[in-house]
Amino acid sequence: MRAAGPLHGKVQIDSAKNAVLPLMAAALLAQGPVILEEVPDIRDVRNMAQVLRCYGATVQREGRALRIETQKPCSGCEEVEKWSRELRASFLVAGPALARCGSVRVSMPGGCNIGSRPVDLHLKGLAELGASVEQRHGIVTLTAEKLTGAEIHLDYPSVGATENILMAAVLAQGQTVIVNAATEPEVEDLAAFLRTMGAKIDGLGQDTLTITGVEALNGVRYTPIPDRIEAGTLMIATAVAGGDVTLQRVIPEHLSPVTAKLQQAGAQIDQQPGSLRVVMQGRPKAVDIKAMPHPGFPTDLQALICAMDAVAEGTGVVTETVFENRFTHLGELLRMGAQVQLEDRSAVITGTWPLSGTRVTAPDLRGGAALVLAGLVAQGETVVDGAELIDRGYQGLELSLAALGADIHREALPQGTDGDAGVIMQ
Ligand SMILES: CC(=O)N[C@H]1[C@@H](OP(=O)(O)OP(=O)(O)OC[C@H]2O[C@@H](n3ccc(=O)[nH]c3=O)[C@H](O)[C@@H]2O)O[C@H](CO)[C@@H](O)[C@@H]1O
Ligand SMILES: C=C(OP(=O)(O)O)C(=O)O
Repeated sequence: MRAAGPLHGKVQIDSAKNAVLPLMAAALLAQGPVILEEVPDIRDVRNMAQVLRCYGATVQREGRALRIETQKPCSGCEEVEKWSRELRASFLVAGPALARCGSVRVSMPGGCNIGSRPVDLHLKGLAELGASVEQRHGIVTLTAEKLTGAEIHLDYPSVGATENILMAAVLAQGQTVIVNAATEPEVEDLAAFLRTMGAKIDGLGQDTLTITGVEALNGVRYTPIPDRIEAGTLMIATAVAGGDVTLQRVIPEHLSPVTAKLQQAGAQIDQQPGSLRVVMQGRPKAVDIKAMPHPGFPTDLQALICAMDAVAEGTGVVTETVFENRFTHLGELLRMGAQVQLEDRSAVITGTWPLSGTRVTAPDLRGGAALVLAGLVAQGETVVDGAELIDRGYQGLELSLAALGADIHREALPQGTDGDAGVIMQ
């Protein structure tokens, strides 16, 4: 990539991948059709649609909306393993399909390779609601004649475990209390969505959720929250490349940890209801961050901050506390000339200007996006291979950046080729 100078313009942010995917799973609970608005056409949504089809749902795209209907839910199909390997959120069908069918077969999930990512907290919570659990050959079978409310203490505020237990509890008999629940905005959005379907949930956005089971839930039309990680990525891109970028359809409060760090880095940030403007002149100053559960700095933006610190003035310390193996992007940044030392769960990064463009490989979704950001200001051409991993979570990241003035395009694959797509910046 040849540095193309500052970014300028406006971008409309999509609905959040990590809100849409649990909402798709929750649609299995509804007696009628569910319509989700402003859903990005990303790989994870397509793969999740395939997973839902294995449980008897029909899933259709209608423009920017997704229509899901499950008249006759079923407990899983042969193909589920293949689709589940593609994404973590596939495991979120466990709670709702169990609640609706009384038994479910789910495959151990895939998703970003950023740690061991067990599902013990999901299974422990579902067992406490009365499910019997059997795990064999990568398939988990859950059975419960009836689910009964319980008080569940999570050892860790896991996003996915909170979501799975919540989706089972809404149809369980009696009251469920989830203590030490995750408080991420996407969990709150799921609870809000379930409420519009007729669920009884108290404590939205708090670390104790109280659920009173109901007999049945309705279909609804719903617009998921905007994607704070897509917005954060473009905010950090502006801090890296400089410029003046306005993000529309955002919830600025969801971005406050990012805003605070980018202000430290030298960006001027103007928040309006529903929009956010980032103005940046010159090179960013390095910042320290510690990725942790909400309301801490989001782990999904940790790699992007590594890219910013790699080109910043000074030295920043980036600490990851959520996933034990979420630093594989550092090896690729090193190939571009970054100065990085990894000490246990912290990366000490001293800014280098300019980085040097070369061929690198996206190690995972956000790690891939981080390499794109580094490529925006690296000298010469940067090619990011494995861009299909970036497509899991962004609908055309390169198109958004190109619209803002970056010199970036997607390498066309030879016809009929089914391999890695590269994103080229020159
Ligand atoms: C589809 C989706 O929404 N993905 C998000 C979700 O992932 P995900 O739901 O997988 O994240 P969790 O909050 O569950 O995981 C956090 C930590 O808890 C551990 N853990 C989790 C469950 C369990 O049963 N046992 C266990 O030990 C994990 O290994 C990890 O170290 O939240 C993460 C943390 O904000 C984000 O990075 C992901 O983008
Ligand atoms: C880690 C992520 O996704 P997943 O949990 O689906 O792997 C992510 O969105 O950054």
